[in-house]
Amino acid sequence: MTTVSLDQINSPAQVRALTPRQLKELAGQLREFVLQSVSKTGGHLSSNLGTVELTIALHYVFNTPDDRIVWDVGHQSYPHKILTGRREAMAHLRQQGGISGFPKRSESEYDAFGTAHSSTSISAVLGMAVASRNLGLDRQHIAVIGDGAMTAGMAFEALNNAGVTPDVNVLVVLNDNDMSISPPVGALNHYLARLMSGRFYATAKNVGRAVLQHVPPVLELARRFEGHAKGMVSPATLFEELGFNYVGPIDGHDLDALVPTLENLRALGGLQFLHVVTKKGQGYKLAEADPVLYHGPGKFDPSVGIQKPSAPSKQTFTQVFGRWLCDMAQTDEHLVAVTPAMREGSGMVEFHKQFPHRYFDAGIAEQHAVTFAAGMACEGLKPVVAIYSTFLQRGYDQLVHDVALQNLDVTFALDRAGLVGADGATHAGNYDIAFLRCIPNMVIAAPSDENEARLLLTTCYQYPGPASVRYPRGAGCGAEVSAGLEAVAIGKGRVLREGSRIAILGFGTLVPEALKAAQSLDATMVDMRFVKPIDEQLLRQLAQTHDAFVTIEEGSIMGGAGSAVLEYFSSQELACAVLQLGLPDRFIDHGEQAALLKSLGLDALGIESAVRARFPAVQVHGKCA
Ligand SMILES: Cc1ncc(C[n+]2csc(CCOP(=O)(O)OP(=O)(O)O)c2C)c(N)n1
Ligand SMILES: CC(=O)[C@@H](O)[C@H](O)COP(=O)(O)O
Ligand SMILES: [Mg+2]
Repeated sequence: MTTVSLDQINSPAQVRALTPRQLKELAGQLREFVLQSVSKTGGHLSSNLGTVELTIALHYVFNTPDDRIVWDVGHQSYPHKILTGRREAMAHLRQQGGISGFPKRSESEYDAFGTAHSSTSISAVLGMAVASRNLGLDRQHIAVIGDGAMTAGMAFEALNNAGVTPDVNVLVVLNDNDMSISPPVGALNHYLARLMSGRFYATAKNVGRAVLQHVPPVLELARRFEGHAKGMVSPATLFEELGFNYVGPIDGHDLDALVPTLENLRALGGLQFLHVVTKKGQGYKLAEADPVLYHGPGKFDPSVGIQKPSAPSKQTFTQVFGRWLCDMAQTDEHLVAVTPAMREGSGMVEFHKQFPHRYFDAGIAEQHAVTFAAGMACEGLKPVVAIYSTFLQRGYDQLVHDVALQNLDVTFALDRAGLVGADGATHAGNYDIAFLRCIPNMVIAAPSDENEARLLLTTCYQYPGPASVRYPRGAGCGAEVSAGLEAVAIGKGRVLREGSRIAILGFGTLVPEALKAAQSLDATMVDMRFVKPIDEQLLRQLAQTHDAFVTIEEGSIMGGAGSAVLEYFSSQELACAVLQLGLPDRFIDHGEQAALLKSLGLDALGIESAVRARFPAVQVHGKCA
C-alpha cells in the first residue's frame, strides 16, 4: 500500500480516494503540520489539534463543497483550510494580505459560511437546509459546534427552530472537549459530562464499533431510533427531546468510529445530532496539559513550548483593568464582575482568584451577561461587565432596554476597542462609539493612555448610571499608572498643548500620535477623555480662538466622536471646519495593529499630512493665515 503525503493533498476529493490506513497516516501528518505552522505564525492552536480526525472524516464522508460544513467560531478550521487547498497559504495565516484565521466565503468555496463570533453555525446551516429544500437540492448541511459555543442562547434558538422544520438535512456535530477558552461553565456542561460519563461513553465506543462493523449501518441506526438498542445511546437526551436523533458520544479521534458513524448519519438525513468527544491540544503534550495557554498563542518554539518573556514587557490595557478591578473590589464590597467566557482575555484571572464569589463567568452569552448585570444592579450591587467591544454587539438590545432605559448602575469595561490585529474584521471593535453614543444615559470614556484608563475606570465606576470605558488590545504609550483610585470630572477634556488656529481633539489612544502631529503643526491638542457627555464648554471656547478642528479616534468615523463634535457645532450654529479622522466605512482585514493604523493614515505622520492637505494654509505658513 502506498504511503500518503500531506504535500500532495490539495482537495477533499483526494482525501476521499484514500484507504482507512492512509487516512490515519494523513491525520498524523496534518496534526504535525498544524503544530509547526501555527508555531511560526501564531494562531489558535489547541482547538485545531483537536479537530484533525473530525475534519478528515467529514471531508471523507461528505461531498464538500456541495455539502455544506459550517465551523462554529471557526477558530478550529485550520485542518479544513489545509485540506481544501490552503496548505501553503498557512505560512501567512492572519498576516496582512494572508489568509484569515476564520472561515471566509471570499477565501474558498469550501468555506460555506463566515464565522468567528460564536454559536451561529446551527442557524446558518438550518437556513441553508431550508434553501436546499425549497430549491429542490439534495445536499447535506453540517454544523460543527464546540461545547463552549453550545452554551449560547443562539445555538438553542436554532435547535428550537430546527426541531419543527420539516424535510431538512441538518447534522449538528457537537465537538465536546470539555473546554471553552477557559474551563467550561454552566449546567449544560454538567449535562454533557453526564452524557459522556460511565457506561454510555464506554458502551458506545466499544459496542458501537462492533455493531457498526457487522450490521448494515442504516438498519442499525433505524433500530436504535425505534428503541431496540437503547443501551448504546443515552435515552431521551435533551437533543432528542428537541427533535434530533442523538448519536454518541463517540471518540472524535478515532477515524474507525467517526467514518462509519458519519456515513450512517448521511444516509439517514433529516435532523441528526452527533456528540463527539475530543481533547483540546490532542497530540502535543504541552497543549494537552495547558489548553488555555495554547488556545491562541503567538509564535513559539514547539520543541520547548511557550516561554515567559525574558524582559518585562509594557503593561497592557487589559492588565491595567485587571489590577484596577482587584483594587476597586478591595475598597467596595458591592463590586461584582461579569465576563461572557473571556476571563483570560479580559484580565480577570487574578480577580477570580481573589474574589471567587464576586466573579461570574456567564458562558458565551453576552445578552444574558448584560441583563444578568442589570438584575444585580437593581438590587444594589455594582456590576462591572468586562466585554470585548465586538462581543457587546451581541448584547446591544440588553444594553439599551435593560440597562440604559432603566438608568442602571452598570460599568462596561470595553476591551479590544478599535483594530485588534490578527483576528481581523470579525473581532475589530470599531463601532462601539457609534452605537453607544446614541443611547440616552450612557457615559462613554475613551482613555488616551494607561494611567488615564485607571482614572476613567474609577470615574465611570463611581458614576451612578450606565457608563463605559473603551480601551484597545495590547499596550499603549507606556504611561506610568498611579496606584490610587482617583476620579476626574465627567465630561471634561484636558488641553495638552496650546497652539494656534487648529485644534486637534483626540478621543482615546491615538492621542499620543496626534500630539506629535500637533507639535509639528503648532496646533492645540486636547485629550477629550469623554465622547459622551462631550465637553461643550471647551468646544465653545476653542471655537472662539481656532479656525479649524480635527477630530481623531480609533473607531468608525461614521457616527463616531467626530460626529458628536459636528453635531454640537451645528446645534450652536458654529460654522467650524472639521476634519474627521478615524476608521473608514469598510471592513479592515487582519494585520499588525500599528501597521494597519499607519496604512489608514492614523499615525503621527499620516495625521499631520491629512491636516496639511485639508487645511493647506498650515502647510505654507506653519499655521493658518
Ligand atoms: C460571541 C462570541 N463570544 C466570545 C467569543 C470568544 N471565544 C472564541 S472561542 C471561545 C471558546 C469556544 O469554546 P468551544 O466552542 O468549546 O471551542 P474550543 O475552543 O473548545 O475548541 C470563545 C469564548 C466568540 N468568538 N464569540
Ligand atoms: C476565536 C476567538 O474569538 C478568541 O479566541 C479570540 O481570538 C481571542 O482574541 P484575543 O487574543 O484578543 O483575546
Ligand atoms: Mg470546547
